[in-house]
Amino acid sequence: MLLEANSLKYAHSGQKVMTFPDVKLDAGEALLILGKSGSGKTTLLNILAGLLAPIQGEVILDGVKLTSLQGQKLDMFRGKNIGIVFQKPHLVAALPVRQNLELVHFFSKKKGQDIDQLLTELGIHHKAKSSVLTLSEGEAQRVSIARALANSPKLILADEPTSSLDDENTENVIQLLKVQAAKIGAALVIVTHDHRVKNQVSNYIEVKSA
Ligand SMILES: Nc1ncnc2c1ncn2[C@@H]1O[C@H](COP(=O)(O)OP(=O)(O)OP(=O)(O)O)[C@@H](O)[C@H]1O
Repeated sequence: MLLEANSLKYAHSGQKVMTFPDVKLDAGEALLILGKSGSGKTTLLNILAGLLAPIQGEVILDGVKLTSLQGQKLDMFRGKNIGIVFQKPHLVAALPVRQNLELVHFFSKKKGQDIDQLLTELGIHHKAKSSVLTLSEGEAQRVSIARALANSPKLILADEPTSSLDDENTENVIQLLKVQAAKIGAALVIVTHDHRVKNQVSNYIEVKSA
């Protein structure tokens, strides 16, 4: 098992305790996190990313107990092993596409994937030298996927990656994530309430507010 999350609970300050379903994923597998607005999907994704520490339970990625790591060790582990695609691309506006990806190699201190090949596979190599400010939403989202994959992570986390995309781009983006996850042997977790995504990934868990 590449990714395991067991008995997770979390409470935002002043809020009630949320209880999450367990997660078990093998390399190359994809999972959707479904649930109503406010049920805790993003909170669960942030726990899997080690960005929030649960009050109970554990997350194990590739044999390492993420929930026992702290500070710099946790940051280094995340930089090497986890790629995150946010709802909005959050690219570095001052840098062109290529340098946005080179930053990942720099910070993860890992060779990772070949940037030219990655940009080609995602169909945006012709934009390598472009300012990220000139990209369409679909292109910017593909760059943010390339960035999440650049360090060849073991775990790819995506939070509503298709919410601002049209049908064609939605299908492409999910397909790209699935193909890339399978290629690098990563586990893929996607938070969504986009019904279009449910047609492409059958494996899911549902987060319910108590
Ligand atoms: N930083 C925070 N401080 C306090 N409460 C928070 C914080 N972040 C989220 N919450 C609350 O925790 C609950 C779960 O939020 P979360 O963002 O995980 O839900 P979600 O299922 O991802 O929602 P959506 O589908 O609307 O994005 C909500 O009630 C939200 O208001």
